[in-house]
Amino acid sequence: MKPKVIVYKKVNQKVLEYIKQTCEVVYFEELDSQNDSEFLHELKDAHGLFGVGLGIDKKLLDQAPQLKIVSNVAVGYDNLDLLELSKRGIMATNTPEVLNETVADTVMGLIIATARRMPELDYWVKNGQWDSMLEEKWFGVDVHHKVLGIIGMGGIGTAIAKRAHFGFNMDILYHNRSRNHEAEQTYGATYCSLEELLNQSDFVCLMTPLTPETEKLMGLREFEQMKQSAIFINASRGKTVDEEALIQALQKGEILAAGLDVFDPEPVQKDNPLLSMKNVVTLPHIGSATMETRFNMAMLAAENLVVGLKGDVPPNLIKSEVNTK
Ligand SMILES: NC(=O)c1ccc[n+]([C@@H]2O[C@H](COP(=O)([O-])OP(=O)(O)OC[C@H]3O[C@@H](n4cnc5c(N)ncnc54)[C@H](O)[C@@H]3O)[C@@H](O)[C@H]2O)c1
Ligand SMILES: O=C(O)[C@H](O)CO
Repeated sequence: MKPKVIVYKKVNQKVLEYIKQTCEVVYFEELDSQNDSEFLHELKDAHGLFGVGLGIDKKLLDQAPQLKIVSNVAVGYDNLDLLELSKRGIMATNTPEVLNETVADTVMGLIIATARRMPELDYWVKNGQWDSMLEEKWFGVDVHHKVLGIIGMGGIGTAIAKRAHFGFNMDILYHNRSRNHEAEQTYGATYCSLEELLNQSDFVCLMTPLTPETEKLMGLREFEQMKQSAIFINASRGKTVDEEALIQALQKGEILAAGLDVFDPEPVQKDNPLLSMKNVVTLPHIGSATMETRFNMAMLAAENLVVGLKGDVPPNLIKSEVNTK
């Protein structure tokens, strides 16, 4: 008998067909209040879960006594209670590396858009306000030859460092759980304390996973330690930043601007003060959102799922000690 899998995200047909070769699939394009009870009913004899964003915790796992594997279609897995999963012998997998280059492109885009005030000026042009020579008050700041501080020099951080070093001649500082030799030797990055990084960087880019240790890693004190001329970029998770502190830092002019791909909560609340600040560039969590990369992530997640359900070790099994490397 084929194992039963619940796919709870809209997924490319090829990926779905691949999963169907070895599994019986119950497919929800997305989960909402309308199909919640149907989902819970299907969970009772499901062997695999395939999707993104859903909080997999004790309450949910209590409803899934047959579960063998959770295949998260994302590299970040802060939505998974790893302790509960491991207590029950349930495997969890993610999709590292296949998205590094695309997320790094998004981050460089945010850096440039924020520094050169592109969304603000785009609005200005389209609104018919371009009727004379550009005045100095609209000028941005340079990106090239500046200092970029990367907090979290993992797969994505290293891909950002590559772009910043070769494409923009930037000096790179980084803070990480451990030294990253590729970043140091190939992209000239210098390891330093968080405080040094914040004091010296023109751009501070946050790229750590969300863990108990990184929650609100950027708070009042950290923003105060940044240069007044510096730009803050976050493409990790909304909760790694104390949003109130960020809002205050921007209002008080403690930092120049911010470029944000992630918020807490998501979707961002419509009355979030960040949305009315001209020096804040916002994106709707699009780090990996290209056709090619989302396909590659889904296919990798499908491989993880199928291998795990066969009883083998999936290529991207999450080990609970990963977050402490
Ligand atoms: N915006 C998006 O669409 C998007 C896309 C992909 C990933 N992400 C986020 O980015 C995160 C990083 O992804 P990755 O693939 O580079 O992961 P990774 O595991 O390769 O790298 C994370 C790095 O952060 C470091 N780190 C962990 N805790 C730290 C701490 N307290 N201080 C300093 N460094 C710390 C680790 O040492 C590691 O090198 C993901 O967990 C996810 O939350 C967001
Ligand atoms: O962690 C990830 O892979 C991205 O945030 C997409 O959800």
